[in-house]
Amino acid sequence: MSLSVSIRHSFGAFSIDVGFEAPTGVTALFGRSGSGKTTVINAVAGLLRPQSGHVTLDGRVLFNSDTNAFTPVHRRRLGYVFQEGRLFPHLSVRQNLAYGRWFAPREAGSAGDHVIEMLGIGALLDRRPGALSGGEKQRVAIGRALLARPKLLLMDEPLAALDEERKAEILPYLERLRDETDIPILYVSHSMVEVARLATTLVLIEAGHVVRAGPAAEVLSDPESVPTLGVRTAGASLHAIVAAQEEDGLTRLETSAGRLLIPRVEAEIGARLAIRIPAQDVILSRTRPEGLSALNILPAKVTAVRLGEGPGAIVQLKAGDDLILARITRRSALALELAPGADCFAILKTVSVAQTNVGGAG
Ligand SMILES: Nc1ncnc2c1ncn2[C@@H]1O[C@H](COP(=O)(O)OP(=O)(O)OP(=O)(O)O)[C@@H](O)[C@H]1O
Repeated sequence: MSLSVSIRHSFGAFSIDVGFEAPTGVTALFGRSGSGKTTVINAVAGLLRPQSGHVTLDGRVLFNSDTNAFTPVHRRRLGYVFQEGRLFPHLSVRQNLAYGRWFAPREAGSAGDHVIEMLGIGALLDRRPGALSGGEKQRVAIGRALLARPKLLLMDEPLAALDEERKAEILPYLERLRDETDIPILYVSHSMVEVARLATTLVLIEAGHVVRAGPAAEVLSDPESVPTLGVRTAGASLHAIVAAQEEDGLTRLETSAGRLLIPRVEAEIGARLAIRIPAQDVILSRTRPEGLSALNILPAKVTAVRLGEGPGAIVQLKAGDDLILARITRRSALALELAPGADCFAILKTVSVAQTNVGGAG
């Protein structure tokens, strides 16, 4: 299953011209406020008819300006999850879910039990939305969308209204949704933590144009993506395997570049993880540093250097089999003679788990 989008549209001074492919998995649309993300979602949903282009889902033409084809919203078979759940307050969770099922085609059969189990909402069925936490409401809203058996799920900032604790509670359910269904998910978010954790494909949008699109790991480790991602949020990930739970509360990981120690992660020995390394939390040294408090030092080789307009520089490094980014000053990049091919050591100040169960193992 996949979604293909190519649209052009103008609203007065703002014009959008974007094209991308969203395969099965989570395709995150990431860009500044006003860059056009919601406009894309609206065009896919059928809430906006673009002036030209096409939208094709799984070979089915939803919109094509050349042939004047335009499938109305209610016939597109899409699930939509908004920032706030928009559940019916006077109906129980069970009745809200039944409302979703009402839109499913008759031949769809019942997927209800699986959806309820996957989202962990079985114990909530008799409650009304008023008696649910924000995270529980969003899980029910996702369940309601799924029960209509959509061909595509549109999620526009679905976690933005939740506090950090609720976000952390709901992310594993979104990961299950990504891993256990073959419905493509188009996901709009401002949060790099969410994007790093959920996205399999990443589309970076700036002022109505796609500046970079492709597999999330590739886009996140590309120095050219940094201006759009923002220097504070840019960062790549490393693949790791849980090697041991240490007695002092740390978890030991093995990566293809070497060992890492991180605050305890509740995961089995042998579980596969992706570890997020923010670019601004990487320090580079040409020699192996000694007497440092930092626990995580990996040997790496410079693969690219991007000198920005200001005093900063972004260095892309190959650490084992993965690419990571470091944000340092232009002055240090020149002083250390960091050029492609140079060997160095990456000192990682912070390391956090971005994805669990990477590659289906664990
Ligand atoms: N119906 C409309 N009429 C006129 N201008 C519009 C309309 N819809 C969107 N725009 C303009 O198009 C631009 C892109 O808006 P859009 O909502 O797609 O951005 P966004 O990336 O989703 O932003 P945010 O992250 O703030 O939601 C904005 O400048 C907005 O004002």
